[in-house]
Amino acid sequence: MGNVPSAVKHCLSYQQLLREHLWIGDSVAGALEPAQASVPTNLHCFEPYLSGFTISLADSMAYSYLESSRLSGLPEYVKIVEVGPRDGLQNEKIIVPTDIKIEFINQLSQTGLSVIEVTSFVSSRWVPQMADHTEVMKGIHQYPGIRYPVLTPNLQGFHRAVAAGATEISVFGAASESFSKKNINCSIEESMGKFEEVIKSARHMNIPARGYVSCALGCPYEGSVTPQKVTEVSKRLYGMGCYEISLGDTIGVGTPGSMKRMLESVMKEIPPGAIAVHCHDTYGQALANILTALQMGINVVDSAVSGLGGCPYAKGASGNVATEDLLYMLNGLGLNTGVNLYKVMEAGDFICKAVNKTTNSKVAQASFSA
Ligand SMILES: CC(C)(COP(=O)([O-])OP(=O)([O-])OC[C@H]1O[C@@H](n2cnc3c(N)ncnc32)[C@H](O)[C@@H]1OP(=O)([O-])[O-])[C@@H](O)C(=O)NCCC(=O)NCCSC(=O)C[C@@](C)(O)CC(=O)[O-]
Repeated sequence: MGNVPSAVKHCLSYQQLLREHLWIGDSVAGALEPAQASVPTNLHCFEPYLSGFTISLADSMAYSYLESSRLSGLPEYVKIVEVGPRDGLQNEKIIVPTDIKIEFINQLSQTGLSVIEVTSFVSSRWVPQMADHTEVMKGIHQYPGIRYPVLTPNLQGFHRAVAAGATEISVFGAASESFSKKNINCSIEESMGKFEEVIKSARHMNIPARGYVSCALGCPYEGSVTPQKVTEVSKRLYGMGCYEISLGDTIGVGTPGSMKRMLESVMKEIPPGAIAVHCHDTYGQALANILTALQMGINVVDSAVSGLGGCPYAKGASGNVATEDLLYMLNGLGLNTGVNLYKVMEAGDFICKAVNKTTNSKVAQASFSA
């Protein structure tokens, strides 16, 4: 390799990594049309390894190795709930133009993701970034097999969402009284009444409802939040009929220790198959927290492309765990997601350029600078 230019050497050194972490996996390769399987323009150095998406003997051996080296207790399949278009863009300083949001969501629909949270039917006075919810909902191409949930805090939001064509909704509560008041202008008890109305109406229309519980590992106004309080709110939402409860580390203060304690408590009341984790990465703990949750039997993880995101009513909240970084870890663990990391990086590159910011994804940073 003595005469090989250093850039080429650098690319070649990725060969092993590609097999272990970046390779998209046969399930996605098989599902993608050839036109969809193009390589992002900025990722030319990976091109030789991607051509044709055929799996060589070496690749199969790499898979066998991954199978045998898989950590114990992990699920085989992890469902990723992409929240970038909603959680990601609700906290941007600039209001992203509607056509950019639509293009972003359409690009995400080409990645193999099965759930993409697209917008919120909340008050535009409270969150102006989501004021175009109806146009976004009506403007996106809804692909068969992909679900496009939206946030609805009350009946008014629910009716508007349904009128715009939403077929899945999420209510969003909190385990902290102060956060509930700041975020949705009512107490936890009052919020439960509103959510019950929404979920009842949704059930009548055969619309699945998901429930968020914010501040599951800490509150920006009250500090620590007990696992018992998280469990109590989660149990109520689950009892109302939410098919899945997403436990939000809203300000990213959790650690694997607090995640474990909180999940142990919630899992006494709710089966692991109905629990998701939603980790922000303020203190750099998100992937460790997610791995802890996976080892405890959770197999649904929320994330946002490029690590976009944060709640406008949670002071100090930083972005969500980046979908690219999550995928890199899951691929390295040999877990199936059905999602094409390259395509996700491409969508991340698109939205970062559109909002004029640098990606928060370490994987995208490393890959694009390679
Ligand atoms: C919940 C409300 C609406 C209550 O807001 P409110 O002011 O208490 O509502 P109200 O019922 O008193 O009505 C006041 C006005 O708001 C209107 N209104 C009432 N409801 C709606 C609606 N659905 N859509 C549009 N407009 C609405 C209503 O029509 C009325 O308009 P006016 O008569 O004055 O012209 C408000 O507090 C709000 O919009 N909050 C949104 C907060 C939000 O979106 N936060 C970010 C999402 S949560 C999050 O990011 C955390 C999460 C999920 O990612 C997980 C995690 O990380 O932890």
